[in-house]
Amino acid sequence: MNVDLGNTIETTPGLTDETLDRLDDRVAAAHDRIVAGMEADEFGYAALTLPETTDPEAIRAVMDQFDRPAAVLTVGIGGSALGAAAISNALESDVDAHFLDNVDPDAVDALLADLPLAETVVNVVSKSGTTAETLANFLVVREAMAEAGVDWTERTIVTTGEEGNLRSLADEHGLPALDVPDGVPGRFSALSTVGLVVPALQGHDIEAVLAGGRDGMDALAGSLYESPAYAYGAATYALAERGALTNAVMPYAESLETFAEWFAQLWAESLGKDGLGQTPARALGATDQHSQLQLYRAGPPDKIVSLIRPTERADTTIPETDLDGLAYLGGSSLADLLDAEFAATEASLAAADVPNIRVEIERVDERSLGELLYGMEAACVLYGELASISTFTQPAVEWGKKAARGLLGGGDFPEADAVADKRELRIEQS
Ligand SMILES: O=P(O)(O)OC[C@H]1O[C@](O)(CO)[C@@H](O)[C@@H]1O
Repeated sequence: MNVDLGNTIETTPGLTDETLDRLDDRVAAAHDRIVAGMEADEFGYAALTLPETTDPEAIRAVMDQFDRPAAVLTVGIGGSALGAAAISNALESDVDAHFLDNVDPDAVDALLADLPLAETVVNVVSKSGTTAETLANFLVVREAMAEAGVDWTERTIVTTGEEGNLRSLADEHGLPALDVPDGVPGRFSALSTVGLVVPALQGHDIEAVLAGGRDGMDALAGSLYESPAYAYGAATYALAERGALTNAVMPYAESLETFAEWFAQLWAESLGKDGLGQTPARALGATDQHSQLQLYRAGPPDKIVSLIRPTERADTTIPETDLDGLAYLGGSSLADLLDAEFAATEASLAAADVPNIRVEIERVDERSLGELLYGMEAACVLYGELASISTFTQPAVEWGKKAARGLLGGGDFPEADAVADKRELRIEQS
């Protein structure tokens, strides 16, 4: 992972080489703190040692209990789905991967109706084992399998914490089960059992993903000028301090679209605390040049744009044409066009004084994905250190969970009463 900060200094008043140098002193101190947390296996920091602590053999031992499936259905939400989806959706496989990470009945029914349940492995993932959406979806999937005459206990893997509903279910039915690593918040668990079961079942090289993570670990250093991950974390923090409270993440590769979703949870749930944080906005290059760019260039000056691309990619030639005004495209290639769009967008943002950071990986493969995921996790941890944010918790999500549970009779929660107190101001279509 390479990071170019050139268009942050030039575009942001008050962010000079000198301020970056001063910030680098704080990066050195933050790095020491991070390394200490990693060495002590501290909650949260333990995520940054996963490339070394995750045992791919343990994952393979569970995979080997299944014939190569036609499809993998992951039932999990947030960090229990997005890491696996970011890796799986970036790579090709003849084993389909589906993610049930919402409880929309239309979508759930449509997916289950299409899935070859007898050739599907169900991968149920929940660190807490208590997440309503995941457990509800699993009960629905289990019933659908039973109705299809499929023995769900023969086709289900569980990945969960030491205790909880899923752990008891796995023990009761003797299901193959993997542990969610201790001390690792869900959104930081892509390089663990949580993120690697699906890629392993799809035949991907999970050892290479972990090797990419180790490349990221080796690249951590006490200076942002030596560590691309810290350069990204320090620059996004410094820009947030100067008003860039939205981070539009714009990969120029369709295969990285789900990576942007994964990044959104990491950045939002880790840094959104105490009135601080930077709002991740998911975009896709070149597509969103034709939808969002107007705002990025000419809207409120409160954004940074993260432009992400692989430097090597497959290619398709654009046929020669004599159509008026199109000759310049003929004989060129889609990759050339996409790279021209990337460079042009980068320059157009700089010309409008919109800070933007270039993030490059070699190609979209297992190793580069491992490095990119690790790099962004380390960047997030560093940002949290610089901003004195408690990066590894997410207390604000509990209110809504209690309210929903109370509304469904799952307990007595004052939050549920507050739902009933909603002030009505309805404007109805006459
Ligand atoms: O893995 P679990 O415990 O089901 O949680 C799923 C997701 O829900 C959250 O707790 C937020 O509600 C995330 O932090 C987590 O990734």
